[in-house]
Amino acid sequence: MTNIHATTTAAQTTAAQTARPPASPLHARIGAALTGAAIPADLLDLDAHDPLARKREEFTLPGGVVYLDGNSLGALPRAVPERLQQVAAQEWGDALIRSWSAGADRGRDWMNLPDRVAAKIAPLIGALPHEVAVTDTTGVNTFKVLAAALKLAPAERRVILTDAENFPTDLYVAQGLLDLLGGGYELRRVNPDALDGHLTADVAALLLTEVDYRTGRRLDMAAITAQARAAGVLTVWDLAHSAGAFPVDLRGAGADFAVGCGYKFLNGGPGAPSFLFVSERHLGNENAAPVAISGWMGHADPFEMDRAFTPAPGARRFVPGTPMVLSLSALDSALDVFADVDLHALRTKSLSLTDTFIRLMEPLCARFPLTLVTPQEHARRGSQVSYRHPQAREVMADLIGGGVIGDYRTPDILRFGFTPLYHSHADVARAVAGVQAALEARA
Ligand SMILES: Cc1ncc(COP(=O)(O)O)c(C=O)c1O
Ligand SMILES: Nc1ccccc1C(=O)C[C@H](N)C(=O)O
Repeated sequence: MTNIHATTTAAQTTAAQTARPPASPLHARIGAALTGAAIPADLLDLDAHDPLARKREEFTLPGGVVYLDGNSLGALPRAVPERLQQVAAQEWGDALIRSWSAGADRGRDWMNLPDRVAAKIAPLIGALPHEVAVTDTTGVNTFKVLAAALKLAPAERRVILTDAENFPTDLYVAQGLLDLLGGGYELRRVNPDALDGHLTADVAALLLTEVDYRTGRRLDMAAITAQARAAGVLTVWDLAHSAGAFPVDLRGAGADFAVGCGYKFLNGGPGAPSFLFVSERHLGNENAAPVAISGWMGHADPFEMDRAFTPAPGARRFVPGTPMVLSLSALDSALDVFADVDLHALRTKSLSLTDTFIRLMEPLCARFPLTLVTPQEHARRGSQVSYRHPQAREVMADLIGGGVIGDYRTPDILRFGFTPLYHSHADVARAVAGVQAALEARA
């Protein structure tokens, strides 16, 4: 009896895991367009000469799907599940608390895990390893670096200047911090494409997101940072849609602070810790960036249990508490995918993918109420392409049901993110075939 019961349960579980909801006729039609799409010869040729094509094997992706949402949640790198299994079973299960220090000689101790992950992110964003900390969420890190910037700025500078349409967290966190500080502080929201005249003597910090999450518009970080520095304004860059998508050069630009997500183009998994960057200029002995949330894990010697806070050298001082070992381990493993990647080749391919998508979508823009909102100019584009459509929400739901997984963003944006590490030009053609089927069905 027990055996039969166990067998039945296992079989049911397997069936439940593999069964997909029955496809609606519309979803089936989109899915068939996607899988049956004819791939133009020029795209096959681009794929045949793609120096990054081999990276696709390093990811696990479901069949019958073109996944265009790596700018919200990056795909799963193949090596991650085994690493998580090992951390849970051996480092946690067997070694227990010894894992905080055990394996330090092999670079496997938990205490220094945040610093090892920081060292892997540093080259992706043009930073030195000790200028990067990996901890908390992007919003919390934004709070910490904004607080530091406000304290570093002269007392008469009490304005945070930001993009009027910045990502909500950036706006909420900045406003929350200023409310806490009280009188005289102000969040000033402007158009980041027209900063002239706004970098006034009362501005302490400029908070900008390099690539807009809806339109994919990329700002000129080097030019804006130079302009801000000349005006005595500290810069805080949100690299959520930049890090891992193309080379970022924070040091080259002279940026003061930056933050970004671990779960988007860095593929660290849902809830992966975020990173923050503090320029070396603000980590010295004098005029160092103050640490608003100064916990014991950011102390120079945590187990000294000192009553006064002595900051750890480098950006590690911004790691306030116990490292999130499971999620840091996933991110650590995921970042190995970048070890042999030429970031300029990554950018070249990203632009080729987005150029191809824009070109193949052109006939659909002529037939349907679709409007491209992503800049065509390469320098002004991140690694996504977005369109306005009056029924964007419904169209994206259809597309996701049919296997073209992009994203809808309020009020009317269809967003398609491209990850050069796992997309081919053939994927672009398949996605466009799916979009065509969805729009034709709705017309
Ligand atoms: C530009 C931008 N900034 C901040 C965030 C928020 O990140 P977190 O949820 O880690 O605070 C996101 C996405 O969630 C984002 O797209
Ligand atoms: N963390 C998430 C959890 C659930 C759903 C989306 C997200 C995102 O990150 C959204 C992202 N900021 C975006 O621009 O699409």
